[in-house]
Amino acid sequence: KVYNSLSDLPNRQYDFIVVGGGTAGPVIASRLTENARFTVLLVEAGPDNEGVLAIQVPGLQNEIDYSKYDWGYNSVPQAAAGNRTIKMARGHVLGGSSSINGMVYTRGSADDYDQWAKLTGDSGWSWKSILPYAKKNERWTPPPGGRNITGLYDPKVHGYEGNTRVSLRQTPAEPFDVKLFQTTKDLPGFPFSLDPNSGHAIGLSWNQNAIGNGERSSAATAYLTTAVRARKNLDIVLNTQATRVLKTGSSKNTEIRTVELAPRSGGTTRKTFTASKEVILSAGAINSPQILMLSGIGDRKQLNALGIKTIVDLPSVGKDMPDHSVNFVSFFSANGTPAPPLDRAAALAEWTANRTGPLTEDFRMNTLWARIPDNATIWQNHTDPSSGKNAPHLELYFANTGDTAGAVIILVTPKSRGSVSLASTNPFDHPIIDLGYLTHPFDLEAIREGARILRRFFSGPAWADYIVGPASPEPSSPEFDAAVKSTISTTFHYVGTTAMSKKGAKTGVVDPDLKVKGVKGLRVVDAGVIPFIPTAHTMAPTYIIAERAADLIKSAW
Ligand SMILES: Cc1cc2nc3c(=O)[nH]c(=O)nc-3n(C[C@H](O)[C@H](O)[C@H](O)COP(=O)(O)OP(=O)(O)OC[C@H]3O[C@@H](n4cnc5c(N)ncnc54)[C@H](O)[C@@H]3O)c2cc1C
Repeated sequence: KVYNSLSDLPNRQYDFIVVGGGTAGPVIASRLTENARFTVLLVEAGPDNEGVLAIQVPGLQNEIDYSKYDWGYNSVPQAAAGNRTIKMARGHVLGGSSSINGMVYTRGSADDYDQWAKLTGDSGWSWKSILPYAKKNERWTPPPGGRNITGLYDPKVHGYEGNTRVSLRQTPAEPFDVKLFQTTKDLPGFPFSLDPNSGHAIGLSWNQNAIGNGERSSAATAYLTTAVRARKNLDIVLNTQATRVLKTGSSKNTEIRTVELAPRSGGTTRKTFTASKEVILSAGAINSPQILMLSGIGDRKQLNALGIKTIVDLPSVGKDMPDHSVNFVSFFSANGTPAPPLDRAAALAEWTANRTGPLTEDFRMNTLWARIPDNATIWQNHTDPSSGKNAPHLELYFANTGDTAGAVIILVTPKSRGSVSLASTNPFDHPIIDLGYLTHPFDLEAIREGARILRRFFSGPAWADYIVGPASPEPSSPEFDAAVKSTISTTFHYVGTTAMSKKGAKTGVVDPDLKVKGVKGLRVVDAGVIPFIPTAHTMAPTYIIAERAADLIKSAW
């Protein structure tokens, strides 16, 4: 049953309490309640996703940006990026960030997961082992409108019976796309990649999105279906914030199975619930470490400074947070004709009647996943941060408005790291979030390399009649660096703040089975546990983690 407020939730005993009904949380809640023996409470700070049109319609994504369905965070001023604060977004609604994100569905490279297995000492996180979980998450779905997609993806690598609907866009190749793919034939070094989700993404491919039958497929729509919401052994409480987790009983072991809850609207009301088996934190890479620190699990020095009693001294909580930055410094003037503005009313009428038309997709169409060449000068100064030769360094996302064309540069192997820490002991205060952009010199050099790759790409014969000349500064110029610093922004791929590490390791926050180190009864299952940022947008990796975690939890009980 779904309760809209903490005051409506009856006092019941649950086997599991899952904090955060975002991307990972609904996977855990729905998989555990497949077993009728288990009772689960799912706690979500935000409201319901149902009935919110802009969450349902893929093409209306920009109407939910920075709305009440977002936590509204800002980074601290970024010293290496012109002292700008950067607007961040985190889903604050059932389905979490999967309800408000860009829907790009990418697993990452096989090498990335093999790196996770190496870092955690658990071969269960290797590409070979996670592939069944990737398929378990996915329900490949043909695009609306009957587009022929033969040869645009590899049917062998997909899942067909999972929950998250994944599809290619309905619009067939436009003249700009034809030129992109012609360039893979004209120029060496730019291969065609049949499927970005094969584990070997390098090359130019068609983007796949978490969209099915013209609608956004979020964790809420895919895992908390009407049938799942109606399960007798699942309660969902909305508009309710977990403020802390608390020690349970007086055993000598540090056992934590109690959650303190408050109405999201604030105030001093608190209620506690104790799970008979486990508490699972799935509040995301910003809020799970916040809850841990408020509870006394974190860096003792930082906790002392705020007068919080340390229960477990885990200095890695909230530290070493990478993100994929996005950079708008690689555009060209073009001699195409800008498309007329979208007729929103007509498009919405078509979507409402048939679930077809421009609102069934967002603007992202094709991506070049690229490695920086082995002979580039950057390697004279820096070691290679990628997980292996199958992994790209850069994601170059094409965009074309007619009078400008180019690609945004997303650095998928950053060396800079940020952090999350507490501003105060008040759970309703925003944490201090430092994205750490450009604090490692590799990142700016790698972004320059991305711009050089794009200049080579757009020098191909397919562009002779289209590209007029550069509209962004030359990549080796001071103007280029200044443009990066004044426009660098986020793709919202925060990970690593509650990272997995080997059992017994001094660094890291959770063991490879996602149990918090030194604690009984408490796991973290969300993007924060990622020990090495994948060369992917982070939703599909989060689903993969959650699907495996659900099996780990089931097999423990
Ligand atoms: C605007 C945006 C665009 C993005 N675009 C893409 C994309 O196109 N493709 C892609 O792969 N990835 C994208 N991402 C990233 C991806 O969505 C996230 O990495 C992933 O969804 C994170 O999942 P999660 O379960 O860790 O956290 P979330 O999905 O953020 O879930 C955390 C949940 O916990 C709730 N919560 C937090 N604190 C508390 C508390 N104290 N008590 C109770 N509940 C709490 C939150 O409200 C939220 O619902 C995007 C993210 C954003 C924000």
